Amino acid sequence: MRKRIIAGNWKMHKTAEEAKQFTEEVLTKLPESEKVEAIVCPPALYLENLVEMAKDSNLSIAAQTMHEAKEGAFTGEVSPAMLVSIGVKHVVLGHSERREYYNETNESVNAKTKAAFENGLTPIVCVGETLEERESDATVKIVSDQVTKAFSDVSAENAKQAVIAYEPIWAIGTGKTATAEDANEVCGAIRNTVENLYGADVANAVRIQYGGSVNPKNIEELLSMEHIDGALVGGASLEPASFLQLVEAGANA
Ligand SMILES: O=C(CO)COP(=O)(O)O
Repeated sequence: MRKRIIAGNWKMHKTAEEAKQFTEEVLTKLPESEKVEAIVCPPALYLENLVEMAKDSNLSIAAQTMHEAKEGAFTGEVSPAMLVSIGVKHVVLGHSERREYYNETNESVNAKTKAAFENGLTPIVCVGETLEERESDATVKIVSDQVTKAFSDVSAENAKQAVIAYEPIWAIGTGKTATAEDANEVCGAIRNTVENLYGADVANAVRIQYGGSVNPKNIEELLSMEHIDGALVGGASLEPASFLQLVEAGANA
């Protein structure tokens, strides 16, 4: 049984004080369960503080993005080694907002995925189709292609540790969730792609999250699906109570 993984992607939300209050509250109420991994992805500015607050707890703190280079003249960027140096263990890569607004491509997501593994970071690799692509029945092709390219030259040993987040772009922040069946179908196609690339052993180990308007009301149904191992959550992860409900659902799924 794959361990469930619930990650809250705050995107560009919260002041330092709000981030601290959220984390304090979540740490006092987080369920102690071996069945679920709980992750918060704050803005980079708060990573170090939150890692410190969450040490010795079962809450992990992840970065929302990173540059693939070790170091260099990349104003505004953060490197994998920098994340590792403050105790970060996971990084979200290739989020559709990064692809749309910051020119990330399948090629750069591949470079970042490889850099994450080289530095001992677990990548949460995001894939997903636009509404237009869904309406033209291209979803499985687009998503399989994104996965195949992201994992190009990644070893099976590393791929086994990866997390893949399926986030249909039309469902992000819109209140429109894919039906649990549709989400499961695409997550199943992603697992198939991983199987074609690496074999059944890796495909059975890889954890696949669904993301896109996940909330405490729809999480249980999503997690009841065969290929959905967790959720990557934006809006509904911003309040401690709602984030905790999502983690509880993961613990009880
Ligand atoms: O993009 C997302 C998480 O990375 C999803 O955002 P929402 O949960 O706000 O739709």
